[in-house]
Amino acid sequence: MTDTADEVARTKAKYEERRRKVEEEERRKRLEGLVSSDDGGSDIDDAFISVAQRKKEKAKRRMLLKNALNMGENETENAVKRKAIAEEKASVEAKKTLLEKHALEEEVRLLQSVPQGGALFAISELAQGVTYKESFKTGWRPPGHLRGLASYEIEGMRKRKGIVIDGSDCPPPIGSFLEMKLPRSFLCALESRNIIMPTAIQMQGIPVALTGRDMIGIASTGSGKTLAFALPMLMFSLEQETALPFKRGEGPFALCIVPSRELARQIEEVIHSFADAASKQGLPPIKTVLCIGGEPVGQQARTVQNGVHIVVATPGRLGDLLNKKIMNLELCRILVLDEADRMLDMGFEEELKNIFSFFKDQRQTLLYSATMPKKIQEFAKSALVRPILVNVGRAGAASLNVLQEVEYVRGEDKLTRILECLQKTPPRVLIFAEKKSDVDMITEYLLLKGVEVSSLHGGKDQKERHEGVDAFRRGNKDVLVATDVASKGLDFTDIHHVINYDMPDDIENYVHRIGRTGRSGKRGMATTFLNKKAEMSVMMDLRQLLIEAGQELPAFLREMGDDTEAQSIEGEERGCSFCSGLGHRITDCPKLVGIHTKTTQNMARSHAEEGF
Ligand SMILES: Nc1ncnc2c1ncn2[C@@H]1O[C@H](COP(=O)(O)OP(=O)(O)OP(=O)(O)O)[C@@H](O)[C@H]1O
Repeated sequence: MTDTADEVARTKAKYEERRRKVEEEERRKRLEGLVSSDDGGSDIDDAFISVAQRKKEKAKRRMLLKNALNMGENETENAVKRKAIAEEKASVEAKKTLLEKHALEEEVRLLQSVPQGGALFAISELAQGVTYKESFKTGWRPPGHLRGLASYEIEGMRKRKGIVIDGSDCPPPIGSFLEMKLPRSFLCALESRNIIMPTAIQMQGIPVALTGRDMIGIASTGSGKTLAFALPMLMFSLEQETALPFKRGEGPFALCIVPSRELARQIEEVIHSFADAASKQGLPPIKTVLCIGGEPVGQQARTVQNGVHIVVATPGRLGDLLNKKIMNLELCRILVLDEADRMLDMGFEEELKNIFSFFKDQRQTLLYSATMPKKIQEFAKSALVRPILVNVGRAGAASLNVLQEVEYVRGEDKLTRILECLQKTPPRVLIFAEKKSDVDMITEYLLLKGVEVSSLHGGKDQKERHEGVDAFRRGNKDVLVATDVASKGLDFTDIHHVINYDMPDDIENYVHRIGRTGRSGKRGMATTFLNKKAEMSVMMDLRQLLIEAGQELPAFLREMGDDTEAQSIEGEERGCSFCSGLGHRITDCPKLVGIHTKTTQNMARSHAEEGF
C-alpha cells in the first residue's frame, strides 16, 4: 500500500516538474518575442500597441540611450579630469626638490610634536573616557524651499557668499532672519539696530547652531559673529523656559566664555537686550548674568542662585564660582567660546580644563574667532562631536574694510608722530601699545596736548577700567589708549582709526587690533609704527598680510622680498601650518619655539621638584 502511494506521489511530482518546465519555456519564448518586437520595432504587435504609443515608446528608448551615452561621456570626462589631476599632482611632487621634500617631512614632524591642546580635548571629556558620537537633536528645521534644494544649488549659495564649510550634513545657509524662524520680538530688536540682512557667518552659523551641531566659526573681525552665537543661545533658552520654567538655583542653560571682562560685559549687554525685547512682547523671561573678576562676587552669586539661563563669563571668575559650588553646570546645554584661540594663547588652558570638568552631560559647543590657526582647528575638530567648520575668508586674514598703513618711526619720534596721525581722521581713535607703562605715558602726553583721552590696561582696577571704556563708548572721549586687552572682540561704533604705537608680537593680535575699525561693513584706517625693534618674523608676516589684503607696501617692507612671494612650497598650504603667519613656515615659527621652550622649562621644573 505504502509502496503504491509512494509511486503515485513520485509520478505526480515528476508530472508537476515537467509541467512547470514547459510553462517556464513558454513564458521565456513569449518574453523573447516581446523583447525582439520592441527592439526591432517590428509590426508583429500592431494589434496590441497603437502607432502613437509605439512612437512614444521609441522616443523614450532613444532618450534612455542618449542618457546612457551621455553618462558614459561624463564618466569618460571625469576619468580624464581625474587623470589630469593625478598627473598634475605627480608632476608637482616630481618638481619638488629633495630639499623641499625633506623640509615638508620636517614640518609634519614639527606639527606632530606640538603639545596637544589639552583644554580643547577636555571639552570631550576624553580623560574620563567619555565620548559622544551623536549631535544634539533639535526641533528646528530650515524652511521647506531650502530643504528641497540640490546640494550643488546649496554649494552655489555658499560660494556666492564666500562661505566654505567642512563637515557632513550641514544645513543650507539662510539669507533672511525671518526664514531662520526667529521670534517676532528678535526681528524687531534686530531692525531697531538697523540689522536687516544676516552677514555670511550668520547665514550659515545660525542654522548650524539651531540644528544642534557643534561648530567652529571663523570670520573676519566685525562681521557679526556675536549674534551668530547669541541668537541660538537665546532661542534654546526660550524653548527651555517655555517647556519647563527654571526654578531657584537652576541653570545656567547656556554659557559663554571670553578672554576679557570688557568683552564679556559687551556680549552680556547684547544678549540681555534681546532677552528684554522678548519678554516685553510676552515671551518667557530669560535671565542673564555677567560673571567677571574685579567686581564683588556677592551680587553675581545671588543672581546665579535665583536661577539663570545664560551666563557670560571670564575664565577666572567662572572657575571660582564653580569651585565654590555657587554655580553648577549640570543643566548647561550650550557652551560658547568666543575668541577661543586667543584664550588658549593667553594661557587660560588650565582654567578652561577645570571649567569643562564641571559639565555632567553632553553639550553643544560653538567656537568662534577671526583667527584660528590650523593646529587649533584640528584639535578642536577632534574634540567636538561631528563638528561643522564654517569659514568665511581665510582664518587670520585682515578685514578688507581697513586701509592699512605702515610707517617706519624711530622710538624717540613715536609720541610726536601720534599727534600728527590723529589729524588723519576725525575721532574716534584707538591707540594700542604692548606695555602698560607705554599706555600710561601716551595717555599723559595726549592729556598734556589737550586731547580728550581715556585709557585701559590690566593694571587698573575694575572701576577705572569700566569708566575709561564707558567714557569712550559714550563718545565723551575722542581717543582710547589701551593694551591688547581691548584688541579682542570690543565693538565701539565709529572708530575711524587704529594706531599701533608698536607692532604686537604675533600677527594674530595685529589682525584683532586693526579689526576694531572697519566693522559692520564700514571703512576704517590703521596706522602701524615699525622700527628695528620689531621681530623679523612678524615683519615678514605683516608684509604678506598686506600683500594678501591688496595694501600698499612701504619701501622698507618692499625691499624685504619679492611682492608676490608668500612663504610656500609648491602644491602645499601657504605660510605656517601652526600659526596664522603667512611670512614664515612652521620651521621658523617663533610661537612654536616659545611653546617648546615653555614645555621644556616645565618638564625641567617638575623633574627638579620630583628630585631628579
Ligand atoms: N547682519 C548685520 N548687519 C549689520 N550689522 C551687523 C549685523 N550683525 C552684526 N552687526 C553689527 O556689526 C558689529 C560687529 O559685530 P560683532 O561685534 O558681532 O563682530 P565680530 O565678528 O564678533 O568681531 P570680532 O572678531 O572683532 O569680535 C556690531 O556693531 C553689530 O551690531
